[in-house]
Order: sequence, then structure tokens, then C-alpha cells
Amino acid sequence: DPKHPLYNEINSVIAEHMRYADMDPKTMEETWPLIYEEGDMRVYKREIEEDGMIVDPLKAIHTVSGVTGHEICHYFYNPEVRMDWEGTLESTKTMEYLSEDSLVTYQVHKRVWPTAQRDTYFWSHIRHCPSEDDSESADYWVVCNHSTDYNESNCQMVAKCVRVLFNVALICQTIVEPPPAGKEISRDNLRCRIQYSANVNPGGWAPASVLRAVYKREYPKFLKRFTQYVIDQTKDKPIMF
Ligand SMILES: Cc1cccc(-c2n[nH]cc2-c2ccc(F)c(-c3ccc(S(=O)(=O)CCO)cc3)c2)n1
Repeated sequence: DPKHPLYNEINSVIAEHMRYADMDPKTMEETWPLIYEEGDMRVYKREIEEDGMIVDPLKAIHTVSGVTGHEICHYFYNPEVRMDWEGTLESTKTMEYLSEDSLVTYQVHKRVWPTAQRDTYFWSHIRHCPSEDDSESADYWVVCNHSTDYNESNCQMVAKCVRVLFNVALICQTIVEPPPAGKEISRDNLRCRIQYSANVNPGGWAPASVLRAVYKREYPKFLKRFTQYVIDQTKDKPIMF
């Protein structure tokens, strides 16, 4: 039984993202042009225009040591800390908690000259997808942020903003190098494989060259800043498996 009005939509969007989980870099490179590479981070992008709009889908694969997928997803989902790590945000407002793993947020993003200011109104959902006991599949933690118009009329929007439609997913897998026999697992034994996918329709008029330059610059910055934030927040805390 749907526990809240967005329950079915969230299930189908998550299922779709999980179908594309675990694209290894080789397969990625066959169909996705690599636009940025630094250390373990690879950012891929397709150039797609839909009725004159840039809707370049973006995928980033990154491996971060010392944290778990649960920790990465916990901080990505938690609206209370978003202003601490999301550098392109002017404001964020949690409109409604649909359940303990689903909520609706209104955000205003910093203006990128010469385009108009953008805002986003979206649901967020966090989910643990344990591997089936056949242990063929991996164990994932997922967060999805997806535009919505659910109860939009209750939201006091910032005037003159252009609404952005987007569908973002963060899919994480924790890799544990077993410690020597009898030793506790420490953060030195942890690595987290992150897949970030973003489909952003910037809405309204925006020059293709400017948008593509912004995305090329902002996404790697955002992933580095966010993952470093989680490393800093968790380093002295017990591990969240
Ligand atoms: C990180 C990044 C990449 C590309 C562009 C920019 C940016 N600069 N100035 C305005 C924006 C902007 C415009 C519209 C957007 F939807 C998002 C946007 C970005 C990330 C996410 S999220 O879901 O990954 C994290 C939640 O904020 C959602 C929307 C960001 N920021």
C-alpha cells in the first residue's frame, strides 16, 4: 500500500537508476565521452539538446577511501547539512517529510551570469539496497533527488527564478579490505565506490556554451567538496555500515 502519495513514483525512479548501477569505466568510455579526470574521479557527459534546451546527461564515477556508502548517502540526503557542502546554493528549505526516508525540498541556486537565477523543487529519497542472498548483486546505498510539483502551491517561491527540472542519483557501494585476523575493521580498510548521475534541464533561456562551461566546472568541484566534507565529518566518528 502506498505509504504516501509519491511512494509509487519514487519506487519506479529508484528502480530505473538501479538498472544502470555498476557501469564499469571501460563500458562507460565506449558510450560516454570522458570530460574530466582527476585521481579516482572520472566525469562523463553526453551532449543532448531537447527542443533547443541543453539536457546533457552527466555521470561521474569516484572512489573515496575511509568512508562507507551509508555515510556518503546519509550526508547527501540530510537537508540540515546541505548548506555546509553545496557551494552553488543560495537557500534550501525542507517543505515536507513524507516519511523518514523521503522528503520534499525547495532550493534556490546561486545565479550564474548571464543566465537568470534557478530554483529547484524536488523529492529526495534514501534507500539501502542489500545484496540478495545469492550474493551475485552488490550491496548499495542510494539517494535520489527528483523534481516534482507535489504540493507546490504550499511553497513560497522566490520571484524571477527559472525552475530547473532534474533527476539526480547517488549510488554507493562499500568495499571492505578485511583487516588482519582478530582486528576490528578501521576506516583504513574502507573504500566507497560512488556513481553520481545527473539529468538537469536548466529551463528557460540559457546559452549552451555558458551552461556547458558551468557544468564542466561545477560538477567536479561539487563532488570533490562533498566527498571531502563527508571524510571530515566522519573521521573521528564510529563507522556507519
Ligand atoms: C553542482 C552544480 C553542477 C552544475 C551546475 C551548478 C550550478 N551552479 N549554479 C547554479 C547551479 C545549479 C543549477 C541548477 C541545478 F539544478 C543545480 C543542481 C546541482 C546539484 C543538485 S544535487 O541534487 O546533486 C544536490 C542537491 O542540491 C541539484 C541541482 C545546480 N552546480
